[in-house]
Amino acid sequence: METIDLKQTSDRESLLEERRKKLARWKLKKAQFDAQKEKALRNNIVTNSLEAKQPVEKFAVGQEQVKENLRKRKNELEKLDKRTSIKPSKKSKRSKRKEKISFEFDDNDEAEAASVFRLNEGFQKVPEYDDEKDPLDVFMTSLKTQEISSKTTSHNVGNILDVDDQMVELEGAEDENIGDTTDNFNISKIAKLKAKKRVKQINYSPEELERFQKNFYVESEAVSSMTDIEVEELRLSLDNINIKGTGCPKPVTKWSQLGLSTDIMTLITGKLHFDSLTPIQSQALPAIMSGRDVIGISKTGSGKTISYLLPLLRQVKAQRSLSKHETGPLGLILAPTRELALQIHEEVTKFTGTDASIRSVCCTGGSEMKKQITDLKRGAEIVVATPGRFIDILTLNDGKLLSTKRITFVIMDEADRLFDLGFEPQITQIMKTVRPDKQCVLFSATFPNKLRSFAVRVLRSPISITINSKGLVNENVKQKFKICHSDDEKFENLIQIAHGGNKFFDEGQTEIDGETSDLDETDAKAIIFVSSQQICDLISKKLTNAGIVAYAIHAGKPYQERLMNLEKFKREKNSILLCTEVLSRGLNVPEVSLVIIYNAVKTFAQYVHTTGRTARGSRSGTAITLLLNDELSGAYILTKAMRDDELKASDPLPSKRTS
Ligand SMILES: Nc1ncnc2c1ncn2[C@@H]1O[C@H](COP(=O)(O)OP(=O)(O)OP(=O)(O)O)[C@@H](O)[C@H]1O
Repeated sequence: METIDLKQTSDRESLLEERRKKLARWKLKKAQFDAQKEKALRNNIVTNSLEAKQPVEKFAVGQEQVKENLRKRKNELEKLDKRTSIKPSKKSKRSKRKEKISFEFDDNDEAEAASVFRLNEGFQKVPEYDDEKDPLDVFMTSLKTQEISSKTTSHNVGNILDVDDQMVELEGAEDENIGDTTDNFNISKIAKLKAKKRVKQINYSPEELERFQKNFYVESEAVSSMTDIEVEELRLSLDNINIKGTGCPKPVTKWSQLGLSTDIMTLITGKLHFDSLTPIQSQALPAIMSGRDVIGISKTGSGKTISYLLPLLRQVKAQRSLSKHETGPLGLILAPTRELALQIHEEVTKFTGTDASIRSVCCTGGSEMKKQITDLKRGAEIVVATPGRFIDILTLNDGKLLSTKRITFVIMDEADRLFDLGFEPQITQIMKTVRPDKQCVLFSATFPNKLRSFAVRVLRSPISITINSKGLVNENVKQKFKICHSDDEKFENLIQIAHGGNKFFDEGQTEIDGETSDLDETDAKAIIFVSSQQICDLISKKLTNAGIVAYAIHAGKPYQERLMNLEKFKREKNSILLCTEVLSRGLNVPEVSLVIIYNAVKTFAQYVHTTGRTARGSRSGTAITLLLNDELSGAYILTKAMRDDELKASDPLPSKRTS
């Protein structure tokens, strides 16, 4: 009996011992989990608080404060790590991956994160974000604050890149516009996936940086002699040019005041017949040519491309040629979509076609990667690229295919769109590989908050140039709308417009003057914008059934088909393009005289860009919105965008009816 009792006791003991061990293992795991979760939460708080939730405050705090906060956070985490004193157990790659997934935040985590943030003394308590403030104003004011507070600190790129590391982790999470359309959604998803590719950061030491010239601008006598009052008057007459930042050169009014080469002058005035400069060109060209970083905000179709292209070509020409072993580029132009990148590349080729010393390569997603690689290997002074493809190329062959060491000029075109599509992480990574003293310019039709936080990290003492900030819709675009009471009525109206008629406007409402005759006489193309791929396919079918040919493009179609349809649309007279909003920016087909917005756009910026596909250069055009009764946000955007006389002449908008 005794033996049995002893055996039972020892069994119980070993069972208890086993349980104790299990409990200890579980506790260890739990502590480890909590510590990592805490760490992840804190990271999230830092990035969110800096970047997404309270963008205005980030600037009030300034770079120094940000760095201080990060230091504090690091210390806190170190303390926390010591407290929990857990040695990371050896885990397989697979289990590590699993753990990472399990740390993803749910709604409760967000609330928890917010409360931790409130308790965290490391961060300043800051006022609520003021939606009424112009982000550009806030940005430029914040620069002044920084200038004062950072007299002792130079623009330390290394530290800024530390902050960038956090931003990369954020992976575009702050983008409120993502998902507006199926196309946008797909692109942003791809952008997020591609953001996982990492390029190696390059830390340039001052000694290894080859000197290069940025300032090429010599003010002509006529410009120098202008008094301050004359400059002010000129800026007012040039669509109310608004300048922020110090040391902006005076605007120019003639191409000859820019010191351009004879070849370029012949091309601009003799071949392209650009008799005068557009307002953005008048001000941005001297500013960029004098080596300054510039933010250019100007409506669509206002000639922004030339505003950065001419200074870029000047800078590239002045540099040492690429050696046999160097691939280049010297200048990098980033654009949000393939179509825009191709278009910019075409424009570059226009200006460099006969000049063998400047080769340019367009790198966008699609099937032609092999050719792009071959072209890059031969050397290219200018690369026009979409951010995702550029990262692909930078990471190829362990980063040996293309070197960024000689990039001295970076341009971000359609910057608002780049950010809408969630490309911030890629651009941030690309910037880490480029020398800190590069010249950097950013062009956009709008300047949303998310762009501001990026601009403050990347641009150095920029000049911001805003053209006609009050009315961003091109004044050559006649804006109209039609209230429809059902989808069928909407489609019926679309058919009537597509047939070139203007009967769809009831008596007493605005007429579409001249649309019919325009369509018959010359090449007057039309673009129909819809909000998703599905609607695009549906309307395409319905139009075909109604005997109307419309070339359809959306991100779900194969690249070759998109390209072919775009080509046909460009080539054929009076053709119609049916597309999703993904093409609403940057597409430059000068013959487009009519834009039909079939599904109400979601944001003002989107409206500005979409209507901007017509009235290119000095032409005029019409934008018609077909609005359903319940599309109130679309109606609100129209009240913001349309000029008073256009609004008075039109049908009352739904919002007004309900009030
Ligand atoms: N000074 C000028 N005079 C007349 N036409 C011009 C001038 N500058 C550019 N253009 C033409 O105007 C059109 C629009 O120019 P561009 O594409 O540069 O505009 P953008 O502001 O970049 O538009 P988006 O924002 O839509 O990309 C082009 O066809 C271009 O060739």
